[in-house]
Amino acid sequence: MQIQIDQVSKRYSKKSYGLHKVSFNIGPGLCGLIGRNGAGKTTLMRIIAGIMEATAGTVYFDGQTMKSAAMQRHLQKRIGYLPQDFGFYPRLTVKETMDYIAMLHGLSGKTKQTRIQDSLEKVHLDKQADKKVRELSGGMKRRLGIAQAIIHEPEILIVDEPTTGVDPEERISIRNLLTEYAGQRIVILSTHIIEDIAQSCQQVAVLDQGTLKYQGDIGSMIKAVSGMVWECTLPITEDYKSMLTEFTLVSNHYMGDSVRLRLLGEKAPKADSIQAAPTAEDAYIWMIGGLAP
Ligand SMILES: Nc1ncnc2c1ncn2[C@@H]1O[C@H](COP(=O)(O)OP(=O)(O)OP(=O)(O)O)[C@@H](O)[C@H]1O
Repeated sequence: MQIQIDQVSKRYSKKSYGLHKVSFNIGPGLCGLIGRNGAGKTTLMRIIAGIMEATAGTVYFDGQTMKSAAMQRHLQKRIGYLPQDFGFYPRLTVKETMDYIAMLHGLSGKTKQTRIQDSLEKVHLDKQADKKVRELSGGMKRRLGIAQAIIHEPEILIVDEPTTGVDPEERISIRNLLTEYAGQRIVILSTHIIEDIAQSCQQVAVLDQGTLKYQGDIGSMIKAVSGMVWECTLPITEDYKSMLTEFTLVSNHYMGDSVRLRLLGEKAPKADSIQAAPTAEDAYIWMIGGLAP
């Protein structure tokens, strides 16, 4: 399966674009969408999932589109979607929740039982099957959200910010189960956390204010800032803010009476600056034109 996003725009009002002429292809594996709040990640995921219509442009699934209702139904059967704010019924148990979702997918009998069991095992929630949803931790609820999204074994899984607000161990666990699910399927996840992308995604798309800033593999993204990452130390009495007209700040670590800066720029910020090995975070900050003030 290949997804081709072709010149997709979403206009919410005369002045506001959620997305503006976004084009790129997504192949099998894990694809990370990254960008700050309001970048357009949710808008793009909803359009791919067929929940929202683009104002202009087309999404192709192996050359097919959702333009007709019949084709939309056909393609949506191959897509699983977990929105950011999935509403569960707190009084249902994990198994009852899955049972309900399975019925919505038209599953019944032995197939239904097998799919529920398989999905819960994949997200490591099979031991919690009889627990009420309200008794689950935030991370467990995310995993239940993924389980409901994969119950019909979709070829494309779309998950909106699955790792936000969960502890580091749970984040890694969620990342790993998405990687396992991907295999030859397409998994698209959105995140604010560059580490999640760097550690698990073969493909990355950086969105900013509705436009695509980068699309490709993480290694090439990092290479794009090679030779542009600098570290230098200044006394805290020196105001480094004036340097930020020419350089992009990645981090500032205060250590006693000095501050260690990590900056991005074409040339060394100071004579004694040291060139540093670029990271995914450096590349991301460069691509979105620096951190918000
Ligand atoms: N229903 C809507 N009506 C009007 N504007 C909207 C609507 N939904 C989104 N927007 C605007 O479109 C832009 C993109 O929003 P979107 O939710 O896709 O971004 P996002 O990258 O998912 O953000 P976040 O990380 O905060 O979830 C934002 O400026 C947002 O305010």
